Amino acid sequence: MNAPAPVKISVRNLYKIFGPRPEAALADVRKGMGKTELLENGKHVLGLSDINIDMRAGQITVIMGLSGSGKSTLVRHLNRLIEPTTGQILIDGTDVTGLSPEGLRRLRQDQMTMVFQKFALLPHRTVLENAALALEVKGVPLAERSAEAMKWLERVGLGNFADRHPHRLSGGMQQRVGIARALASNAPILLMDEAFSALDPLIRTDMQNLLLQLQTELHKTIIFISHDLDEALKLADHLVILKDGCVVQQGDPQGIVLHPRDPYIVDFVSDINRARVLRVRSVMTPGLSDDMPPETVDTETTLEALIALSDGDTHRAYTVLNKGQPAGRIDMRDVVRALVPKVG
Ligand SMILES: Nc1ncnc2c1ncn2[C@@H]1O[C@H](COP(=O)(O)OP(=O)(O)OP(=O)(O)O)[C@@H](O)[C@H]1O
Repeated sequence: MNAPAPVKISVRNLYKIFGPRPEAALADVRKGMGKTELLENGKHVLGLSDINIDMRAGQITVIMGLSGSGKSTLVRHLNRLIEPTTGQILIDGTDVTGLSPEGLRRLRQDQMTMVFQKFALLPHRTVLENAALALEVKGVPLAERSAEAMKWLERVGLGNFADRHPHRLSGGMQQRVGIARALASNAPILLMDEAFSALDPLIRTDMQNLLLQLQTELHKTIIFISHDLDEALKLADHLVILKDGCVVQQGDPQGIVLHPRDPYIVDFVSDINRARVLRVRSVMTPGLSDDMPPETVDTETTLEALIALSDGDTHRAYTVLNKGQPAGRIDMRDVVRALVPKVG
């Protein structure tokens, strides 16, 4: 097993209560009062309750939940657009809740960048100028920032559109500019707030693939907000599911699909295409024996691809290869079992 990546952002015991007397309401929340009761009792809205999340360097952490579950509130704490009622947000071990105005300015400028749902491009600036914006704010000279922005525009497939204005581009292309702008800033942390939600489904899939492809090279720490489970399962290394301001489950997305811990999550995952989401590594039996099957399959193969490979024959079995080395076996009968959600 590889050692886990270091923690880049650690959210500890974070609470956010909106309303006139949050500290007083906090005592009630700590005693177990939920969102509905708190609102009925005294005009306080429970934004976040006892959030603990480790976001690892180079990984995509997806925060997902229905509208009002607290996703935006959580992400706005990371760059301190919102002050917590109590709790800590450690970035590289430093608590950002204690930063001076100058420290906060540097954090926002050097450590993080944001990709917005509605692109947030400046309409009177060219695509190149938009992509260079973060560097302009940092005071990087024109020639240097233009070259850097151009590099990233080319990387997202927009090298020929640098002189256009944003309104002349499609939504998907505008968001490519948003991504180029974020990458040109060279910040290690990307906050992506429903970044692909405004796009048509096919374009959205393209953008997800682009992000995953970039990520294999760039290894940014990405915090991605989504209300779409398919998107979350596709992108997440670590998935956090919020409900009414609380984390109901977090972990490896495959583990959450296979072992939902709560009726809310069972409901959430009941509609997904399990064969497309689950991979051989999550269903295989690890370990080697003397009678390993001659046919092989990679750990990252989806069950859907394996079913196609097996021609639907439930008697077949495969040796599972992890980076080319035998790591276990998978029997097609286990694949079939994994396709049926476990109840209870
Ligand atoms: N400034 C505020 N004052 C009072 N309540 C707020 C404030 N901001 C957010 N809330 C409440 O906090 C809860 C969490 O809101 P938040 O916007 O974080 O949810 P969300 O999961 O991002 O929803 P959406 O997907 O609709 O953006 C909601 O009940 C919301 O009404």
